[in-house]
Amino acid sequence: MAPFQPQHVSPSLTLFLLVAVVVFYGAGTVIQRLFLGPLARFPGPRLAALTRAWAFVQAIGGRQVKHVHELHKNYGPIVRVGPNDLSLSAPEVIPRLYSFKPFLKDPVLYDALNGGKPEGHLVCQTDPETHARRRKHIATLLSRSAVKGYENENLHPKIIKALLPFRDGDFYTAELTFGKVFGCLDAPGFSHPVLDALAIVSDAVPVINWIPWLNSIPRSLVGYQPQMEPVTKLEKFVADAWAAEKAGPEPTEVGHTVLSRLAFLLRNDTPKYRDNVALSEALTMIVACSETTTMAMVSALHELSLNPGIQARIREEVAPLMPDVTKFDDVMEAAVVKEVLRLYPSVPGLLPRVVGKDGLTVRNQFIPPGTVVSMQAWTIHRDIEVFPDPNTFNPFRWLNRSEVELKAMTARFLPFSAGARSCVGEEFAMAQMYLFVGMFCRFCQFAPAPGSDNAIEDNGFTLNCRHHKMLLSIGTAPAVN
Ligand code: HEM
Repeated sequence: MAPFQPQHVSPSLTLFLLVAVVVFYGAGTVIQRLFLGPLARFPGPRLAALTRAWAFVQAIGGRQVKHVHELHKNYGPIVRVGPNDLSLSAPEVIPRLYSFKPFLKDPVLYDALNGGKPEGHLVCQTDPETHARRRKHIATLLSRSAVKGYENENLHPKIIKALLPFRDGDFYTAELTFGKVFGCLDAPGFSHPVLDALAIVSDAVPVINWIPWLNSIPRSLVGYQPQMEPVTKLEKFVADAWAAEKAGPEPTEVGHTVLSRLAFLLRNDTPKYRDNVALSEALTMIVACSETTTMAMVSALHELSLNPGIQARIREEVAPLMPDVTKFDDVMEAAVVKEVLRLYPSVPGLLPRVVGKDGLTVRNQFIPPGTVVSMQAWTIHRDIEVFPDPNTFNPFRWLNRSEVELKAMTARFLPFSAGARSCVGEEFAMAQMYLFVGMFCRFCQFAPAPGSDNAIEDNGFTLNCRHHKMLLSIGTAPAVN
């Protein structure tokens, strides 16, 4: 037999074959996604079924959550929002998805948010054991009484100053994490790298969700270092604080900052692992705590500015209780905070989870293993069955309700998600809001001022109002006897 002789293939034939393969593969993918795949029978926009770029375009335009909500109104409780993604709005699924034995977080989003680092921080950690161990240590720092100590006479003018341009990032979280503050509140014109860093991180979420590997490219290899400078400065602040922590006395179990707790928890791990976890956990703490609580506080001010009667009632009720936020559960302010979180949940959007090997049945429809499913608080909070007139701010809906009614409302109240992966900062966040709203109403009376647009956007994950403005006319509140 003659030996194999390589044949000459002309460049044009090579090009033709390449194009043919791409066209063939593309056409196959389109047919699979639209007609043959297991999710083809679920309703939703055609473009969403074809490509994740659909979600990216929605999120970058600041309207993904509201759009998905509209889709549920049109299509019902199961909507296809990506090639492998479904959004669910059937409330009976909540315990199965998030509470009893939670489905694992979708690695596409959470690994990307984590920068591809295997250690993972609390929000993105996918190993249940590591997650539970670390959460236990951090959770003890975040009780409601932890906030109590922060009330002081000088704080309220500072908070007012900080809230007006919709920025936070300072007053409790840095103290809690590092034992010292960034100084954002004192920066002239609020021009501070930490605030810029938080804005960059928030804007990056849709991009990273769409192109997950972008976040694992070292910053030095790509040409966007100058734009990322605030983030680099924030990272340096965290690194310096961690270096100081390590140089200090031997860590003990009762450390009073997140960093000191981590130093104790990770004392037997390798230095590299210890450093990576501490740095990413501390950064996460700042990011997870900032936009969320700020958004809720801004929303509370907006609604209260339209309701002077409720402001006055809060003023009367909280004056004798201040600053003990552990006593606030039964007063009007608690109903206001709940209603604000119902109407404007700071994390309103899809919290993607992967369906396990047994699949998931929702309203007699089988969802196959490996599908990414999520529920958005924005939609669950607008369930007309239990929240009539759902788009209206009505704190009274939380007061004087029967046990059965309250149970139904609470079951559909998910601002902090639910179960083992719910917000570890829930108590802390509630206490901050009680303290802030209580102090604001106690010292100020306020009304809307002309020029506000009061609009909010979402990045597919969190709400924000950075690109908008709320103007208030603020006066001194009458004294309460
Ligand atoms: C109004 C304020 C807040 C809201 C609405 C909120 C909401 C949420 C939600 C919905 C989750 C689940 C995210 C997911 O499943 O991917 C979460 C997780 C988390 N939040 Fe919050 N959060 C708030 C404030 C805070 C604060 C103040 C802190 C820190 C002090 C914090 C730290 C965290 C952390 C570390 C996680 C991950 C928990 C875990 O997986 O075990 N959050 N938050």
